[in-house]
Amino acid sequence: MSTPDAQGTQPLIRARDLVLNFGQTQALRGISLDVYPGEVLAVMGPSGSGKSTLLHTLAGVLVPDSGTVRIGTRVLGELDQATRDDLRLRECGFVFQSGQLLPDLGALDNVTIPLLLAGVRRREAIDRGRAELDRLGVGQYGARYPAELSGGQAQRVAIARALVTRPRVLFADEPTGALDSLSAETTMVALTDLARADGTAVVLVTHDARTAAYADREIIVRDGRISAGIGVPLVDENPADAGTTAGFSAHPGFSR
Ligand SMILES: Nc1ncnc2c1ncn2[C@@H]1O[C@H](COP(=O)(O)OP(=O)(O)OP(=O)(O)O)[C@@H](O)[C@H]1O
Repeated sequence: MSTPDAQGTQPLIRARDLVLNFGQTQALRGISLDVYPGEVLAVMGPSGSGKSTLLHTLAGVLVPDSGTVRIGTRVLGELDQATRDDLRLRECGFVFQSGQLLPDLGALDNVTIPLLLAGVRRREAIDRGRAELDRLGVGQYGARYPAELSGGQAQRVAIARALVTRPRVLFADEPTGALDSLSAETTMVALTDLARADGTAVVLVTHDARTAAYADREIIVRDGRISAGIGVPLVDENPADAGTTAGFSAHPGFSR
């Protein structure tokens, strides 16, 4: 059963009872959550608590030992590897801490790659790539190589590359981890404004409370479980349908 929100919208990501072990290490111990279109969910928690494992499981990069992930109407566990890879290419964008731009290509060429991989013709890919760089405020740097960009500029190029295909879901792992606080702020404003405008669901792993403050909701992961959440309830309160739920309260520090 899916769980529409108050406006009747269905979740874009729907995870239930995710369990994943690396040998003896229980990285995920039963995590359930929903993320809605245009919503930004921050995942926080101590080092080693399972945040990146959760992100990779939601993205279908890791396959859980049990539990399900649904993106839109598709259950990842029911897809073969090639179909899962294709879904990831077409419907998911990724932003990492740093260094993910291809160093031998200019900024614009970096942004056009996902379009070309998706079969978009070169001329159109270039036009769309330029427009996306403009949208991120880095249109003037299209010809520069990554090494010629500041950390914040490079990260906005990386976000342009992640959003240029208009993914339904954006996964961001410490996207501000290598940035000074001003660049981090600019980056988060761009990322969250554009994701909301596009109706993209965002899962954002971060250690930084200031970065998490740009999210609509936060969860804290500890020892592979959701130990706390801030915002609206994560899943249906129906116990037959819900996995780990936590006590939720209004966000105390959300001040934008
Ligand atoms: N490929 C792997 N093989 C074995 N154990 C792993 C692997 N990846 C993660 N783990 C373990 O799973 C647990 C969760 O790791 P994960 O990387 O998800 O944590 P995290 O919360 O993202 O940590 P950090 O904040 O330090 O990045 C840790 O105990 C980690 O050592």
